[in-house]
Amino acid sequence: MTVVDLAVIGSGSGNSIVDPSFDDWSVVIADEGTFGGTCLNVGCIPSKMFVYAGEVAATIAESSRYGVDSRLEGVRWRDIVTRVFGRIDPISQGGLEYREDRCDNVTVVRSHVRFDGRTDDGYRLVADDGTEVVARRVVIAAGSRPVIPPAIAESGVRYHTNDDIMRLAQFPGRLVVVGGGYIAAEMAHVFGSLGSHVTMVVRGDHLLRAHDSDVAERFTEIARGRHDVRTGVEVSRVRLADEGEVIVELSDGSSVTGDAILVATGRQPNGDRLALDTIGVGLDDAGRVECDSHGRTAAENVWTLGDVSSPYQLKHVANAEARVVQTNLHRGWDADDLGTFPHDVVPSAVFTHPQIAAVGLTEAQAREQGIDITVKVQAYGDVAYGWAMEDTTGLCKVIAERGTGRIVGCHILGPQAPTVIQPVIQAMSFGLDAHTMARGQYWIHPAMPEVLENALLGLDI
Ligand SMILES: Cc1cc2nc3c(=O)[nH]c(=O)nc-3n(C[C@H](O)[C@H](O)[C@H](O)COP(=O)(O)OP(=O)(O)OC[C@H]3O[C@@H](n4cnc5c(N)ncnc54)[C@H](O)[C@@H]3O)c2cc1C
Ligand SMILES: NC(=O)c1ccc[n+]([C@@H]2O[C@H](COP(=O)([O-])OP(=O)(O)OC[C@H]3O[C@@H](n4cnc5c(N)ncnc54)[C@H](O)[C@@H]3O)[C@@H](O)[C@H]2O)c1
Repeated sequence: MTVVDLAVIGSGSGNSIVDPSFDDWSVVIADEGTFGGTCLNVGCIPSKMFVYAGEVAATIAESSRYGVDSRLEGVRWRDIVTRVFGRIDPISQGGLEYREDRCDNVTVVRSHVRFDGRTDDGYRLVADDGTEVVARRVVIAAGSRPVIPPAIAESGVRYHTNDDIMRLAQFPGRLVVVGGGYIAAEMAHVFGSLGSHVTMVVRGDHLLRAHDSDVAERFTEIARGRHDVRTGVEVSRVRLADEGEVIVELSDGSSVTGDAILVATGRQPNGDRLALDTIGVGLDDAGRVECDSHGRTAAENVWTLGDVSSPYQLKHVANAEARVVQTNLHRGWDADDLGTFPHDVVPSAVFTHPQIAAVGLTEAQAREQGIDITVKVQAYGDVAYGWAMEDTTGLCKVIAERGTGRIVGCHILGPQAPTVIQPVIQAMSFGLDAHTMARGQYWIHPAMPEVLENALLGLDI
């Protein structure tokens, strides 16, 4: 049996660990799917390329209010798909060829692997293609997969997820989106802007329920103006009609007819498919691989990172965790100076229309924690750039601790939100209080971040 120094399960953020500092380690990288993982192939990158196309279409649709008349003459779906994957697929292929052809110390296993106990030399890994290897150290970076509600999974009717919705052969005239989170919000924008009639089927009262309630409520209101948004309902049955259309029956007795269904109801970590019980590693209640803040599992020299174990299913978090595990692999399992996952200030953005960005606590969370807070919601339309755009929906909400001015959260909905929020991420990361942040620097006039400056100045510290 081949013994290697390191096996990495998953070629997403896990692949980035193996840099030249590992040149004298023998390494196996296993991936059963497309090389490069979710973000590159079926996640962040292609979805944002589609979002960009959607933004272009939305800009045309909204142009006449600025005195610029334009008409969307057509959407060449096949060309959009070809543009996106014509650029992405070679990157995945190039990454695989680099590992296979130019990294002498790396072997790629293109198959599903799982643990099979341990030997004196390390952990036995067996792959579906027959490969068996013993690894002295293992990094579990196996990611997550879409959750499919049973009523849809068991219907026998074809449905789509992020894995294939961006490669549809035919553009759906009517798309039914099940779920109200990140993927649902982004893909409803894409398909809606490009011309689909989108129906969103949402279990809760609002879209983006995990967000601050001001943002979730405002976004739901905006989405209702663009799509058919059905809240407080679940899918009870899906069936195929004669013409190839799908009929989605809902818990309130109503139904929706579509040409395609996108299921976006969360993602489940892949740890349940690794036979972790054979090495004594457990999963928590959410199905995540259990680990400590350094990425160590219960099995010595088995580390983990990213969607498979992290409380955050975000690429920048998976990458940050990969950097920590990379450092820790070199320092050693019992080192006193192990790196720690940076989970204190984790921002995120939803690339929908309008864009949304968040960092820190929601107002409800801050109140639950008993923090004495001051809150300011600043309208985009009340600062110069937002006013120039005649923006009527954008908001920037800052939450700070009264007395100290410590910023505990920020929630933005509006144009450029993921960019506008970045100074708050910096302030929270480096401990800058709200007043110093607002008055200790210039804010370019009349740029969009003035909305943030005004929100900070409006706090009653
Ligand atoms: C549609 C979509 C859009 C997104 N957009 C954003 C965004 O804009 N910004 C952001 O921050 N995040 C975004 N995310 C989340 C982001 O993609 C993930 O958080 C990130 O890719 C997780 O990286 P990872 O390395 O943990 O897992 P992955 O990249 O999923 O890598 C895991 C790999 O492991 C392989 N694998 C799993 N089990 C096994 C096994 N047993 N044997 C062999 N191989 C195995 C899989 O095939 C996969 O390639 C998005 C996700 C989706 C689905
Ligand atoms: N821009 C980004 O950073 C970005 C974009 C896409 C995805 N992601 C990541 O990927 C993860 C997965 O995305 P997602 O949109 O699938 O999940 P999500 O957790 O954002 O949203 C899931 C939605 O599905 C609903 N839901 C769950 N079970 C349901 C059921 N049985 N029936 C009906 N609705 C149900 C939830 O209430 C929620 O609205 C996100 O949480 C996020 O971390 C990030």
